[in-house]
Amino acid sequence: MDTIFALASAQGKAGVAVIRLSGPQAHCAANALAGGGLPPRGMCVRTLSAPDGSRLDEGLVLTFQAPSSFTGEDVAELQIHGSLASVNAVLGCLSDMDDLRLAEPGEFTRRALENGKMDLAQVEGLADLIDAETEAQRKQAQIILAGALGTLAEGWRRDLIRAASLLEAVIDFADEEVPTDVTPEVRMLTSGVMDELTREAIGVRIAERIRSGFEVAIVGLPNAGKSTLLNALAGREAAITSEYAGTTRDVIEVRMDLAGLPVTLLDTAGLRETEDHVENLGIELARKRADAADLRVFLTDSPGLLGVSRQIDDIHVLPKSDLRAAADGGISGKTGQGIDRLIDDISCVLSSRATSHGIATRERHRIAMTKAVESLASAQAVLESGPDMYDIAAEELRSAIRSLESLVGRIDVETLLDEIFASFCLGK
Ligand SMILES: Nc1nc2c(ncn2[C@@H]2O[C@H](COP(=O)(O)OP(=O)(O)OP(=O)(O)O)[C@@H](O)[C@H]2O)c(=O)[nH]1
Ligand SMILES: [K+]
Ligand SMILES: [Mg+2]
Repeated sequence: MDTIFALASAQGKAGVAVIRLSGPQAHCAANALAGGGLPPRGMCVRTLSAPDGSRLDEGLVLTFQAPSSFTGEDVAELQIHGSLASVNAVLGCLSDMDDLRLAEPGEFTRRALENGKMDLAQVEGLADLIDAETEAQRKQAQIILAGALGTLAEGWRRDLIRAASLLEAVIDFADEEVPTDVTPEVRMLTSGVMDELTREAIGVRIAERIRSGFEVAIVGLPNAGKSTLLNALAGREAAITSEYAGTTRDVIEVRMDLAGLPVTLLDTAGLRETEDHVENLGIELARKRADAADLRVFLTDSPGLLGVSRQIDDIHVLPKSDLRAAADGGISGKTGQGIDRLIDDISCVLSSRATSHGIATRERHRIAMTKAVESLASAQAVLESGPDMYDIAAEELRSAIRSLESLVGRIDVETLLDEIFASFCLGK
C-alpha cells in the first residue's frame, strides 16, 4: 500500500495549513521532517527541516496509529503556517521521499471506506458536508455522515433476513409436517419494510432539493416589478430593470440562503401576448421554468391570466405597494416594503417541505430502495401461491436484501466509487 500525502486544508493564504499523510510510511516520513522521536499517537510542536538540514517551518505534528485514524492506517498531520511557499516547501520534501506520493482526490476517504471506517452513504454525507453552504444542507449531511442511513438499512436487512429464513425453514423441511404457517409473519415483516422504504424513497426528492437548492420563480405581467424585486431580494443588481415592458427575456438565476435553506430565485420574462419573436421565446422559457419550479411568487392580483399553472402553496402578492393607498399585503421592490414578509412566506412553505423528508438523500438511494420495494412486492405476490413457490419468494427477498446492501456499499462498491470520489477535492 502506498503512503499518500496532500494538503488537507484549502489552497491559499491562511493562518494554518494542514498537510495529511496516510499509509505505512506516514510516521517515518513525519519523523524524517521532525527530527525523529514522534510518539505513535500524540501531538508535538516541532521544527520541520529539509534533508539538507535547512529549516522549513515550525509546526504541530499529530500522529495517529492504525486502525485508530480517519483512514484506518497510520496517519500524520502537519499543521504549519498557511503560506503558499511554506506548504509547497513541505510538499516538495515529501514528494522527494521514497514510497510517498501525492494523494488523488478523495483518496483518504476512499481508504477510510476500504478499511471499514465509514460506509458508502457516510462517504456521500462527507462529500455533502464539505459542499454544504446552508444550515439545512449542513444538518442533512450530518445525519448521513453519522451513519443514520446505515442504521436504517441494517434494521430492514435484519427483518428481511428473518423473513427469508422463515421461508427457507419451510423449504428445508418440505417433506415433513410444518406445524405453523409462516406467511403471516413473512407478510408482516416485508410489509413493514416496504412501507418504510416507500416513505424514504418519496423523501429523497425533498432531500435532493436541500442539496441542490429549491427553485422559486417570480412570475407576472411585464413591468410588474419582477426584476426590481429580484434585485431587492438578492441585495444586488442581478437583473436589468427599466420602464420598458419586456425588458427581461432570459431567465436570471440568483442563488441565495433564505433562512437557512438553499434557494435559487428565478426572474422571468413578463407574460403577455406579443408579436415580438425574441420576447415570445423568453415568455415560453418563463412558463416552462415557472411550471418546473418548486414554488412560484405571482406578482399580480390575477394569476389566472398568465398561463402558468398555479399550485396550492404558491404565493401571490400585489406589486408596487408604494403606489397604492395604504395597500395591505402588497410588496414594493423599490421601497423594500413587504420584502421581509415575502421572505418569511417563502421560507415557511419551503421549510415545511424540508422537514417532511427522511434520511435518504440521493437518487442512488432512491433507486436502491425502489428496487428493493419491487422485489418485496414480487415476493408477496408469489407467496399467495403456497409453499411450492416459497423458494421463488425467498429469492426475491434475497434480491431486496442485496439492493439494501448496495445502499451502504456492502456490494457493488467498485462501480460506484469512481463516480462518488470524482466529486471530492484533493486532501479529503
Ligand atoms: N413605484 C414603484 N416602481 C417600481 C416598483 N418595482 C418596479 N418599479 C418600476 O417599474 C418598472 C418596471 O420594473 P421591472 O423590475 O423592470 O419590471 P419587470 O416586471 O421585471 O418587467 P419586465 O422584465 O419587462 O417584464 C421600472 O421602471 C421600475 O423602476 C415598485 O415597487 N414601486
Ligand atoms: K420592465
Ligand atoms: Mg424584468
